[in-house]
Amino acid sequence: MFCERTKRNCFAESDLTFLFTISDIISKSQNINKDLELVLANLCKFLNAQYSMITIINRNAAIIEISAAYGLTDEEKHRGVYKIGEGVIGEVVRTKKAKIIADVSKDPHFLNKTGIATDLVHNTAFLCIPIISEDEITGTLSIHKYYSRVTDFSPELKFMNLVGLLIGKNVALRQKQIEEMEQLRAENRRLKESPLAHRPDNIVGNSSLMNDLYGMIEKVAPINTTVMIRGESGVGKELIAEAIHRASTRKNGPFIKVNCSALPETLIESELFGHEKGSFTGANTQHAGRFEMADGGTIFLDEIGEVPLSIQVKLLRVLQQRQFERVGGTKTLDVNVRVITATNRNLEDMIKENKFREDFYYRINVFPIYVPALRERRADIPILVDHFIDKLNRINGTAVKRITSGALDLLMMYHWPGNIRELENVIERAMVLSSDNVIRSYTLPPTLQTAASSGTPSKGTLNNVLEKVEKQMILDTLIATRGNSAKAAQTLGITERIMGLRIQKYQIDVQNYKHLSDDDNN
Ligand SMILES: Nc1ncnc2c1ncn2[C@@H]1O[C@H](COP(=O)(O)OP(=O)(O)OP(=O)(O)O)[C@@H](O)[C@H]1O
Repeated sequence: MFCERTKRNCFAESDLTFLFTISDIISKSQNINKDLELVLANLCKFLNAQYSMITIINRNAAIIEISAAYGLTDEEKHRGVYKIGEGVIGEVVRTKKAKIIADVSKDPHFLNKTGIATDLVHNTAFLCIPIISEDEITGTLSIHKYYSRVTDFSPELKFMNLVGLLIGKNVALRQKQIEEMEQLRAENRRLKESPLAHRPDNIVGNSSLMNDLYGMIEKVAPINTTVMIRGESGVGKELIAEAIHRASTRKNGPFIKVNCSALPETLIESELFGHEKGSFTGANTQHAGRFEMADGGTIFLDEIGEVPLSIQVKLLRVLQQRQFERVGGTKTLDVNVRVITATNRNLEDMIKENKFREDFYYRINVFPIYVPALRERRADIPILVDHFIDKLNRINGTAVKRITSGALDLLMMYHWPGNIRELENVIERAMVLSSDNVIRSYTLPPTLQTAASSGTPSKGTLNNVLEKVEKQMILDTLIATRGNSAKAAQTLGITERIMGLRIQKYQIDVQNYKHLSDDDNN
């Protein structure tokens, strides 16, 4: 507005409040795109405009895309893709000059690619300015504004230019983020499509999903990329991290694991980065953190979803600059580590709930690897069972030889909520219960022997379920003793009389089991 006192145009209080709000959003920005959308919402409100958007030039594809918008649906946003020089936005990018279309319905340059203008009445103006950062154009800022009388849009343009200056750096950062993600996606596609791959010797499984995984490990291990391993609890994420380390050029360096959920918030910083003597009560000596220990090797940050926001900022810096300071220290330490993270949490949802930083997420999600749940690769169960029998025989000094096919069927049908860790426990328990060095159905936990095992709720009463288990155990034992009911009763720890009653109750024909060969004995 024109100021009588100074005889020049100056800002009104509301203008300054608006500019202050924008610079406040920008300076505190944690989630670039969300904050740019907040800027657009404020801009629309301030200029009394209906829509606004920020486009960003995708330099890999030489196209301009809508990155943030106010008033547009996701579909409308997706439609907003322009070539350099195409339409008003393309023209602004090409010439680096602002453009005003006074009435979009009358101007052939206005392409209406998003489709939003279809419901606009006459007298809708479109104002678009270039966003420039460090002398380079990164995109555009534009608004749609209805008006009732022909007006001069220079005040609007002036404020848009100011906002453009304020957000320039953030838009450039967003541009880098988008391009980085795109390159990684392309890299990921390339890696996935190429043929594979040797099975790392610490991992068991031949299913096609696991073979895909081995291929990813083989491809990503030699390059120093940050890897994020995702998957349910107990699927073997730690083994994958180790396999990546072992197949990398850092294999002779340390592999340091940090379970982020096991550390209380107060300790996690000093655990990761170390502390100087006297930096807090109880810090009696200088202490090297896990990052220092991992120098020249790999650090595996398990349960990364549990890391508090304050520590995420610090980890972000290490990821970006490979530098940090010990707690209570001033000296900056350089570290040469490869970072591998793992989580079973939905980090994308956590970002929406502001529990996880988006910029940190981008840094750690450079190369995501998904480890399939056991129920998605049941074909691996037999080979895993053999692996665990061998391993546990060695550890416990037992001599279990095999598993019956009946028992294996039960294992194959179960839905394995605890994945491979649960399978290992089930096998260990069955080995302890086995009286003849064979794992049989009745040595498996009752949960595997009911309808619940397949993930469907068990129907019927407790008695029904118990009867089914009892019958199965009697059948298994009769098979094992080749129809010798006295021996079967002894194995099960019941009297011959009770055995007789049960055989009657379940209408079991013992004769069927008298002529079984060893192979049938399952
Ligand atoms: N493919 C596999 N071959 C052999 N053993 C496996 C395999 N996958 C997992 N295991 C074993 O299962 C157990 C659980 O694996 P691990 O601790 O790596 O799972 P995780 O996904 O990291 O679990 P959490 O999310 O709970 O930390 C370990 O004892 C591991 O050795």
